[in-house]
Amino acid sequence: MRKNVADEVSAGAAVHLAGLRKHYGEVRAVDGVDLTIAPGEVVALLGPNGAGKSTTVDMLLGLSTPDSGTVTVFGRSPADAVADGAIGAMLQGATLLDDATVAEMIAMVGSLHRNAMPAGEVLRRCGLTELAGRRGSKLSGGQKQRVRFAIALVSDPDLLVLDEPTAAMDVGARREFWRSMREYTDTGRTVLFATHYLEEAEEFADRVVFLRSGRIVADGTVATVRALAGGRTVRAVVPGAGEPELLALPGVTAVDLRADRATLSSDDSDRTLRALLSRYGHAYDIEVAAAGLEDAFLSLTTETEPAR
Ligand SMILES: Nc1ncnc2c1ncn2[C@@H]1O[C@H](COP(=O)(O)OP(=O)(O)OP(=O)(O)O)[C@@H](O)[C@H]1O
Repeated sequence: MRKNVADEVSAGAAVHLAGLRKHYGEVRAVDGVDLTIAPGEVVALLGPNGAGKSTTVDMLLGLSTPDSGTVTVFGRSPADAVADGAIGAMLQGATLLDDATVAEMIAMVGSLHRNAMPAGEVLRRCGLTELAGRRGSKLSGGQKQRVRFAIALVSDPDLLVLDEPTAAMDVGARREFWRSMREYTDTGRTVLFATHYLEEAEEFADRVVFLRSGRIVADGTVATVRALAGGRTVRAVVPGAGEPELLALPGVTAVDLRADRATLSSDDSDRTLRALLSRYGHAYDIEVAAAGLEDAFLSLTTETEPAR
């Protein structure tokens, strides 16, 4: 009975990881990850360096074998899902051909798939039409990323897996990249992307999953995870104030003081603000904000290591 329920969950899911583990000697790169992603979800995988993001992605794509646990993608093994073009992947530093043009590379990958998108359509979606005749060796780092994205899209996959897709892109290229991604996800496709840019997760993901030391430490909507950081931030310019006095204000849990600009973390921003104004009536440029994903990230990643 229980097995049937588990089978149903994994069959209906886009991605189902159960009890996933991968150790390298003493290093527990992935240490018991359970994760189910529904079709159509856009999920950001966050975590500090070495948290196990790439190792998880590699197992999801069938590029490495778990020590224990299972991976299914649309109810199939990763190898089967990749073989029939259901998964498109964009990996960090994946090699491109120096001597082939962008159009040739797209055509080559397209020839491997039964239902490949027309090359012209892929080039358009990825903003590569102008670069179609450019050879691999002549592309900038950001342009190479766009070609990797195009290669991931060629099979018109149901699931896109992206490992730090916008690394090496400038601000304009990142914006353009996410525009193309929206075009893809608007059609109900599933995306899992690992990133270090919290604002990308905040803006783009339906759900964020935080990994630390090979384990999931938070999983939910951006709003839920942000709330884990709790509290609010009170910012103000407070001429003449010192750090110890600010820290002594009611509700304040941390102070960052640069020149006269103070950033106060507070678990009771109303009391903090009242006390701040009564003590420093000359304070100005005052702002109160909910803690952001970045605060959640910091508090989740700087807590003491989990006991093993
Ligand atoms: N092939 C390997 N051999 C030995 N250790 C490895 C190997 N691959 C990864 N590791 C270790 O496993 C841990 C997880 O690495 P992983 O690359 O999955 O982290 P990550 O979250 O992707 O990090 P980053 O944000 O830096 O890309 C790290 O401690 C890493 O050094």
